[in-house]
Amino acid sequence: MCIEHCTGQVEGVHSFYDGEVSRELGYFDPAISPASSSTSAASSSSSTPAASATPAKKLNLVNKARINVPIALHPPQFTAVAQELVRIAHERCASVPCLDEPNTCRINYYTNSGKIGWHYDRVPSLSKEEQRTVTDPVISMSFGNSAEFQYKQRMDDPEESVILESGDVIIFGGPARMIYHMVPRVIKNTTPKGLDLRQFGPGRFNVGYYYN
Ligand SMILES: O=C(O)CCC(=O)C(=O)O
Ligand SMILES: [Fe+2]
Repeated sequence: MCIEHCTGQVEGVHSFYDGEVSRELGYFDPAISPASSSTSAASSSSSTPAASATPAKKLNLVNKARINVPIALHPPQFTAVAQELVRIAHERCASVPCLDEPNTCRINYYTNSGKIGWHYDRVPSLSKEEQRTVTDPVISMSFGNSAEFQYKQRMDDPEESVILESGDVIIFGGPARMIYHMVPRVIKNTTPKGLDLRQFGPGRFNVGYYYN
């Protein structure tokens, strides 16, 4: 089942992974390329012998991948953790609404040269005016190499910057829900020892949960 072959829903992002989600495990599986999928469009390169022996990762901007994972295919333990994190965020900052489990998950994979430009996380079903009224939090988890995350409330504000390390979670809700943010760089060789992401190649995963 191919989840996404399209251009960005988020301003400044036009990089998508032509990948699939495994129904069994519910995770992002770069080992399954469209060329090996029975549901993908016929590919003129499918006769290449190497393609079937070693399915290639396909990152359409070379250095970044993105997939929206139907929440039903997503490990429930993760969504439960996201809900618990929202509860903690609400305790510390009452303007972040305390909600049930999020209903949308997006995974980004960045190679070491991957990045994402300034944008805010729109709710696809809402108009431009309505976006500004949203307060439901975004829960954003980082795994693998560290990355710089920059953010600001308004486009003409000076940016703030934080280094997100593997295992860090950033939650923005309430009045911060529509902050502008970007990831200008991944910091290579910073994946913690013992976290084996070699099957994906060196880089960083970002798992984002939304109430959309
Ligand atoms: O990778 C990150 O930390 C942020 C990703 C992001 O902003 C997005 O997917 O909209
Ligand atoms: Fe974002």
